Amino acid sequence: MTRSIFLVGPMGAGKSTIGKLMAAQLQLPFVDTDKVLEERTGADIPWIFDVEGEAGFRRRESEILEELCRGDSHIIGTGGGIVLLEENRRQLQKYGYVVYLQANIDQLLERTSKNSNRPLLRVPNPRQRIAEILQEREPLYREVADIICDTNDLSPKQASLLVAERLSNLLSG
Ligand SMILES: Nc1ncnc2c1ncn2[C@@H]1O[C@H](COP(=O)(O)OP(=O)(O)OP(=O)(O)O)[C@@H](O)[C@H]1O
Ligand SMILES: O=C(O)C1=C[C@@H](O)[C@@H](O)[C@H](O)C1
Ligand SMILES: [Mg+2]
Repeated sequence: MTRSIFLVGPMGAGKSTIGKLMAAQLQLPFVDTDKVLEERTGADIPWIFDVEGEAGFRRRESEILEELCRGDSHIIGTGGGIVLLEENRRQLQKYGYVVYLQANIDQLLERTSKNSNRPLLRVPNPRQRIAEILQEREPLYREVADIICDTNDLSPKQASLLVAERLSNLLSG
């Protein structure tokens, strides 16, 4: 079994965008846990949060992660909160190489302000919310990461190239 490559990081880090670019570059299939979840439920993420709460969303997310871990090797864009559950962290580490995409609060705010499909940021002060999320999750992203990539000054294509290069170094060394 070849391991998958998991992209983790907060909302707006670029997991979906960079994941697709990396998949094209490395000629591997791409899958996004948020997309799978939406396709399976026929509902968008805010709707799932409304109906089942964050806990319901996390349960579904975990099930999808478990299935993907048992499947073929993919580039996998994860949901920003996938690291919150310990069982998910164990799966990520066991079944893949994990890339933590980092960006600062200003970048995350700007990148997430373009659409409103992130229920956790539907608050009066999204900047503060992002800061709280980073404080809680930063150690968890670090805990699972094989590679940490700062994307602040990189375009998505530059980030994709850099991550692929660093993965290649990791695998050869
Ligand atoms: N390195 C980058 N430089 C500039 N813009 C970026 C970069 N990475 C992503 N973006 C832009 O930021 C927005 C959010 O990116 P994306 O959806 O890939 O984030 P995500 O990590 O998948 O977030 P989520 O956890 O909410 O799914 C997109 O409009 C994307 O084009
Ligand atoms: O950071 C998070 O908790 C989330 C990130 C998105 O990818 C989605 O999974 C959802 O909006 C929750
Ligand atoms: Mg995404």
